[in-house]
Formats: sequence, structure tokens, C-alpha cells
Amino acid sequence: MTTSNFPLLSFQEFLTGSEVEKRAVAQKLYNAFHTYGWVYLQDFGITKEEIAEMFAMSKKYFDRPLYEKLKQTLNDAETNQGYTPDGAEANGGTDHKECYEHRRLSNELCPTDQELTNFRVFMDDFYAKCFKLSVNVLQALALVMDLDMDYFSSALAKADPQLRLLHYMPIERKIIESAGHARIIPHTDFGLCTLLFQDNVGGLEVDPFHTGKFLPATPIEGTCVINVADLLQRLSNDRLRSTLHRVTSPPLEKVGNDGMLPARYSTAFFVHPSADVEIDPILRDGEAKKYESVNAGKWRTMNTQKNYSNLLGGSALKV
Ligand SMILES: O=C(O)CCC(=O)C(=O)O
Ligand SMILES: [Fe+2]
Repeated sequence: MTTSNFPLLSFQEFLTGSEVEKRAVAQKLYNAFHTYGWVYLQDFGITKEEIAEMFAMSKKYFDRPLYEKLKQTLNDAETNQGYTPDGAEANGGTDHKECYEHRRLSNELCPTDQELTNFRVFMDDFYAKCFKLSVNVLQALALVMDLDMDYFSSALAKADPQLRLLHYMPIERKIIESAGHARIIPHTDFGLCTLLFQDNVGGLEVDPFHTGKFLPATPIEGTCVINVADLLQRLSNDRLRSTLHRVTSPPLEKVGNDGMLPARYSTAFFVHPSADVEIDPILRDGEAKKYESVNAGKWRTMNTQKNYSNLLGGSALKV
């Protein structure tokens, strides 16, 4: 049934099956992450209706006037919470998107109930569902990697991952396709893994083997995409692949006669361990270590800072 370039896997038996069934799903997940770094997951415990509601809430958030959103602009790489306007995130190119980052411990730059009814409660709840799914996905990997079953739940015990709402505004195709521009430029994610929900517009592409050949990660209804990110690649000493991806023009039939791309919405959940966790490669017998140990908190702040080239000392984006 897969129409995509990447494996599609039901997670149901990992969530409710026998030990043997759980292990079989875990092995398939591991294989997909080993070969491609990407998988489409089905039956993962968040319903289609909940995802549709999340997208409706995201649209309401971005539909507000720019000056309202700018009042709650992300202003600190470590806190990494709030709104970022078109062009704020740029690391070697220009993105054309706006984002909102939500966390579980501190959301001072979140719209109040007066500003956007029910937004905070809804996002806290959706966040909790993503968090639970992330722990399950990582526990599946732990099973295959011969790690302690609570290796990841304890690495995530005090973690504060980040739920990111993304809005790619309608834009002329020729801008997106000019050198150095994209809806989001090629990058790898830098946490452990990322859950991604996308609408049906398309344009997400992955270069699984880093050959420069990007393959579409076509939207498939009822799925979310999960990709390996840099910390998991480091932890697995390159057995799991953190691959380049980007968002570019959708298929031509989605582009208007006037050359305009339609708006696109997606939502990512960047899974980061607790800030005090050290990520040191797990080696198999005789294997050479490919990475030094890194502190997860410092790693996250450093990479966030790099992405917002003008976010110096935590204040440059303040309005
Ligand atoms: O919008 C998407 O589909 C991808 C977003 C993404 O890669 C990111 O925010 O890191
Ligand atoms: Fe990404």
C-alpha cells in the first residue's frame, strides 16, 4: 500500500501486541532507520481527528495579524519558545516560513486564552500525546539495540522537547526555486528523532544517502513521519541515519496557473533528551568510536543558535 519512497509501518502491535509482536515491529522500525533514517507510521495512538484539530488550531494561530504574533517572538536560544517570522531561521540559505515553538516546562511566549481561546490547553495536550509516542518509538529501538528498556524513558524523564507549528505562506514558485532559497533549506534535525505531521500539499523531500538526490516524502493520510536526528546517529555510532531533508515546491498540479505555491502547514515534534544527559556512542565489539560524547543541553542550545544566525546572546530577535 505504500506509495512513498520510505517504509510504512503499523505501530499497533508494538502498542498492544505480545512480546514477539512488539519485537517484530521494533526490528522493522530499526531496519527503516538503519537504511533510510525515515519511516511512515500508522496506528500510532493519535487519531486523525486529533491531528485535524491540531492543524485547525495551528491555522488559527498563524491567521492572527503579524504584529500580534511578533509580540511573542522567540528571543532566546536556550528557552527556544515562541514565534519566529519569515526569514528568522537561516543557516546557510533562506527559509520561507513562519513557526511557533511550544515546550512543556515554560511557555511564556504562548498566546493567552484571551488572545487565542483554548490554544495553550490544546497544545499542552497534543504535546503530551507526542511525548508518549516518542517514548514508545525510542523504547522500540532500545529493544533492538540491546539497551536497558528504560534507557530512553530515563533519558527523557526531565526532557523538554519542542512542538513546532510550521506555516509556509503562499509564495511564487520562482522564489522558492532560486539558488539558496527553499520553504526550508536542506538540513538534518539535531535531537534524537523527530515526529512530523504534514497536510496534503507536499514538497517535503529527503536525500537518504546524501548523494544530492532528493526523494519526495509524499503525504500519506493517517500517517506521521518519523526521522532519525543527529543525537541518535551519534548514539548508535552511525548505525541509524540522520538524513538531509528540505521543503521545496510541491508537485506541479498543486501550483496555480499564476505560479503561486499554496500555503502548507506541518507540525514537528523534536525529541531531545534531558539537558543533563551525555550522549556517548554505544559500540559493538571491535567497533571504533566515531563521535565524542556530547552534553545534550549544550548541543541543543549551540545548534539552535546556529540556526538563528541573528539570535546572539538571547536577545537579537526581541521586538
Ligand atoms: O515542514 C516539514 O515538512 C519539515 C519541517 C522540518 O524539517 C523542520 O522543521 O525541521
Ligand atoms: Fe527538519
